[in-house]
Amino acid sequence: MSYSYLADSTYGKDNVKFLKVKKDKSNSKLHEVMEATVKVLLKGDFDVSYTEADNTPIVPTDTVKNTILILAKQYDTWPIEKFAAKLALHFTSKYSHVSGVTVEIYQDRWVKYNVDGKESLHSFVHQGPEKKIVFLDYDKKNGPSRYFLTTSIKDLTVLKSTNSMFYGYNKCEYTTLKPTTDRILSTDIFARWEWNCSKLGCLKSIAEGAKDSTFDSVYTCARDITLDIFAKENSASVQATMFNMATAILKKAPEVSYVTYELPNKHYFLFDLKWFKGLENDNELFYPSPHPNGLIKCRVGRKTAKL
Ligand SMILES: O=c1[nH]c(=O)c2[nH]c(=O)[nH]c2[nH]1
Repeated sequence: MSYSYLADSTYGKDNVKFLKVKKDKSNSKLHEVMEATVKVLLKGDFDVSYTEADNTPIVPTDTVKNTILILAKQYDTWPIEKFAAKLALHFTSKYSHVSGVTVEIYQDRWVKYNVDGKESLHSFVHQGPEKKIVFLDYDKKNGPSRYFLTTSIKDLTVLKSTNSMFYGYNKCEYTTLKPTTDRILSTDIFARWEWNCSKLGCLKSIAEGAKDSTFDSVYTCARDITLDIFAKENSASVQATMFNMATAILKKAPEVSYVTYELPNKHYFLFDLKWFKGLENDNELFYPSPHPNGLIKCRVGRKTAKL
């Protein structure tokens, strides 16, 4: 009798990076670029490689890496939701013993800038840590119409210097926080939307580009809504603001079933300068407090109409 059993396993390649240049058909100097980091993990009939030291079923992670790069060269990688679908279908159809796959793609934000009042053909500014992320979990036994697909915006750092409040919260003997109707609000936006696969259609049609414009427009709309509400609302709390953002995205994007926000509340504390000749500090000089930070998460769904 052996002592242990394999409860679960998955393997593949992480941190596969590429920069792809897309050249316009009519102007070879008119480019788009995509810098991406890809993770592909396989599931399937690999147990003997763990339990019997039998490598026969292993598709080497090196092969996984080569495949990602070859498919990135041969196929359109825009938008990354489509490329994730292409990769998932490839690995699950090429190898009969691969039962499922998870694909995660991080895309950097390279944005063209203006030169002499016109958008450059092929020069870009990197927008810092902000990423677009796609996650796809596909199990072959469910068929290509059932999958779990999310798109996220991560590490979009924002700050507003007024029109944020926080008062009326629970008070007890541990409470020292003072209520405020005017504070700094800053966070690193992490917004994720879960696609409704029955509305979006099967992975094959996604891989063929049938939903490219939906992916692009929902991404732009989610980013715009997030920034717009952040700027315009007199925020009652991070909780209330993130719920409003999620609701606005659900209203605009019928193909989305849930929206999740995970937002650190990055604190900026007002310096008390009264010790210096009674100097008033009217929300002008703050201390950026690196830690601790608040962390507030919510997942928002759509109420279904009662018949
Ligand atoms: O928007 C906020 N939500 C909180 O839950 C919280 N807690 C806190 O101390 N400050 C804040 N701000």
